[in-house]
Amino acid sequence: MTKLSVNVNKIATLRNSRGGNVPNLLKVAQDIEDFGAQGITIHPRPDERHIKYQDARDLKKVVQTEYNIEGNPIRSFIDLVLEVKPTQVTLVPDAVDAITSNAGWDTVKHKDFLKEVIDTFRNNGIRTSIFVDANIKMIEGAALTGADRIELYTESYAHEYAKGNKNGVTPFTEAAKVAYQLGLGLNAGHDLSLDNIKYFKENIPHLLEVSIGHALICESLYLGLENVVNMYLNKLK
Ligand SMILES: CC(=O)[C@@H](O)[C@H](O)COP(=O)(O)O
Ligand SMILES: NCC(=O)COP(=O)(O)O
Repeated sequence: MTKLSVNVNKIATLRNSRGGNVPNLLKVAQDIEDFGAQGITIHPRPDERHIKYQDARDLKKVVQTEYNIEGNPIRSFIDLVLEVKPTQVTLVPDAVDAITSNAGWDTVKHKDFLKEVIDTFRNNGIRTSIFVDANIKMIEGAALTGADRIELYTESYAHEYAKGNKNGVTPFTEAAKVAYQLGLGLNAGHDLSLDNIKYFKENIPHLLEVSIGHALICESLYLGLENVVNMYLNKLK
């Protein structure tokens, strides 16, 4: 079964735009779980442009399904995750000023650093995942860090699919097979949408979790949040 983890960054973006607490991030997250989602994902960035560090602490008290915190493992992020102890932490090599995540880790170049960070989180009972491109060498490198899972960075798949090129899924199918052979659990995310998720799911073996935020929230503006969550769940069956 592939779990749907809804990234609620953009709920926080909307809330922050007026400085108050509308929409109420905690209530939206609880409602998303009530609608059937099997996880909540956040990505607290150093500038706190959307999710604030306090949101990460507050969500821990209300999330009943799987709680996934994504981010670049700078000291403050590591300390936050160790304090909150989510179900899963996903390490993402984002530059501080990146408009969004735009690359996977070079797990060969950063092997020692990643292994040290992974060990820290695993020793605290937190499942670990590394954000990587669908690149076999990077997946092999991720396995050497001791990570529990990888998250395939799916922007290139989404981009090609939008152009009508379904062959963009091929590297991801191959990557999924290698990850399974190496004993790595498989997650995926970034730019997945109602348009492209079903084809992705049909071509990716052993897919445990997809984390989806931007498209899902945008689609909900027209179709409603409960309806969209269930549309994704139906496409992931
Ligand atoms: C790692 C990943 O793909 C998501 O966390 C994405 O970065 C969402 O971040 P923004 O909502 O800031 O675009
Ligand atoms: N890890 C991907 C994620 O959490 C959401 O990415 P997106 O759907 O907002 O592009």
